[in-house]
Amino acid sequence: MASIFSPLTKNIGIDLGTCTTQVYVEGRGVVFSEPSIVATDERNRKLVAIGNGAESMLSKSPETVKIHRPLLNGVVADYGVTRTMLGYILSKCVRSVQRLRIMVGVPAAASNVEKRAVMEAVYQAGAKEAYLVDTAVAAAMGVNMPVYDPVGNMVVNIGGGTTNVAILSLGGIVVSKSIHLGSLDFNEAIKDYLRGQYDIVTDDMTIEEMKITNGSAVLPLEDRGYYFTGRGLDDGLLKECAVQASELYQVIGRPLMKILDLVRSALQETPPELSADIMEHGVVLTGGGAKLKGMEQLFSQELGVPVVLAAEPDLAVVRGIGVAVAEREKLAPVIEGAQRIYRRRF
Ligand SMILES: Nc1ncnc2c1ncn2[C@@H]1O[C@H](COP(=O)(O)OP(=O)(O)OP(=O)(O)O)[C@@H](O)[C@H]1O
Repeated sequence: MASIFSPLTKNIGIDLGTCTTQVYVEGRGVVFSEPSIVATDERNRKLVAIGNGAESMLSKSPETVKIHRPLLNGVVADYGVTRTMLGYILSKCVRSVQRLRIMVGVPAAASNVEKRAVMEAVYQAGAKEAYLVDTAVAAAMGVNMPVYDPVGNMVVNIGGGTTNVAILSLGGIVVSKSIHLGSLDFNEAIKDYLRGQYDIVTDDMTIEEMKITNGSAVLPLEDRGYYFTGRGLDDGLLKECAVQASELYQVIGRPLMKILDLVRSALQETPPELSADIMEHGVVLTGGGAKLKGMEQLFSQELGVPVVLAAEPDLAVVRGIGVAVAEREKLAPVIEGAQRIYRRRF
């Protein structure tokens, strides 16, 4: 039998996100990026669809179909469904699940129990070796920050359910923080506002589109309206409504301030000589949530440092995990500095 350490072992990086699951296969790049959603048939518990297929069933599926979102705040909320989802995704991404070395990103705030659940799901899906890496460290690697240089590098990853911040220098982690709050909390804030202000409810897809097309982290220059149809809370009838960009800015601002507080607290804990580097080189924003209009400008205004939005911010973490798993020996100090590595020895 071939050794699991044989050169044939395939390196895989997985970003098991609250909203999106992404897979990076060494030599091929990002081969999978679909919603972390699973549909099952309630009568026989069989899998109906995963990813895009399951998302297209949202609010249109018969009662016998149950929709699952197995990840919450960047960690496993439903172990069985996560394991099924991972197994299915891996079978789509690689020809054989033999000899897989898999690394997964986890938020700094994940508990040991939560980390163990990820590890077990990865092993059950077929991995022979499994590793965990801090999501923010992966984000920094995914945007090619010079993490080994004697300079302070700061990255902020805003996902759907979590925000991760890290300051790295000389191949180690100086500060790493995360909060169970991300871009999905902007959607929740918008939903609450529409209920309270306009007595109206609408579906998740509409709220998401409203946030992306008309939401903003800074006061918009042009106060455009977003027109949508919802159901009145008082009479249950469908009605038209419009919400202004300036209203969405106010509503999103509340959860956004908590994210800024986390970043400020990370900066406050940073030694002065590294803070000076960050003042000079700036902060890199990654994650799908960082794509909200005006995010760079808000961070720059509030923190008083240069801020750059990464190219393809939502791919930074999975690409970084791909780098970390391939170069795990060289990068061991960074990975170990971030999290304990769980490794099953055979
Ligand atoms: N153009 C955009 N403007 C605003 N928000 C966006 C945009 N594109 C994506 N998003 C938001 O990004 C979030 C998903 O980001 P990402 O894929 O990085 O999260 P995730 O990895 O699934 O979550 P987590 O890291 O918290 O587990 C969603 O909430 C989505 O609404």
